[in-house]
Amino acid sequence: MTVPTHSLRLDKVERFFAQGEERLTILDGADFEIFPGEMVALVAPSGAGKSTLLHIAGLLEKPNAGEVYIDGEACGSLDDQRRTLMRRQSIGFVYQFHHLLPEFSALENVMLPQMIAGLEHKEAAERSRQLLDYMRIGPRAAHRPAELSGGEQQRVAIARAVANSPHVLLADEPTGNLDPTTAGYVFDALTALVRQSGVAALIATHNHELAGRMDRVITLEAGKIVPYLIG
Ligand SMILES: Nc1ncnc2c1ncn2[C@@H]1O[C@H](COP(=O)(O)OP(=O)(O)OP(=O)(O)O)[C@@H](O)[C@H]1O
Repeated sequence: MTVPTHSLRLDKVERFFAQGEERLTILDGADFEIFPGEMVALVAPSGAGKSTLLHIAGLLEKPNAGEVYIDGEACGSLDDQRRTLMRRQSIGFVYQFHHLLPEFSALENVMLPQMIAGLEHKEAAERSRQLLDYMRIGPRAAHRPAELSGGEQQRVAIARAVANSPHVLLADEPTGNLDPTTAGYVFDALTALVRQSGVAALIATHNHELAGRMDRVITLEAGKIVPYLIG
């Protein structure tokens, strides 16, 4: 029998912080898995631990206990170099604020992670152009972030996040600072990319309307992952 590999799986993840003599537990046995091409919304009140969960899933932070599996590979025992490599090759991040490099053009911002990963300039430029076209901002490729609207900047950030064809896409309020119309079309572009690339996507959002359009909605309750019903 073949054991299916899951693009992203968290197994009994615990995260706590010392608070004086007390222990502040944020994640208390958080378990879930997201399959290739699946889009999962994470909806939870402020302070529930969404960013902590995304940081752990993205190998930016280590859990106190439990394991993160990317494509079936346990990440807890990876040394720092392998962790960094795994993060660069397999995980894409989109944040609420785009974090584009201001001195570079849209095209260069999308090219950079590919060049860091070792791609030739020509190939990186070609792929970046295709991604920007796909996000419908091809004509703005030469513009710097300050010359783009918020929605355009966020579409560049999404193109950059998927530039290295990650298997896991993590987004923290990707449409949080956009007006509803812009949020809608940025979300549509994100959805199209997830469907087309087969990436496993976990998207933290306070926007119930957008959450309802994803395949599944989960929440954090007392540090555990539970299904969430919109409505
Ligand atoms: N390094 C830390 N030391 C102590 N407490 C921390 C640390 N990092 C996070 N916390 C606490 O963990 C809790 C969860 O934080 P987190 O940022 O994950 O929440 P969140 O759900 O993303 O919130 P928001 O929606 O407001 O961004 C908060 O109470 C926060 O203060």
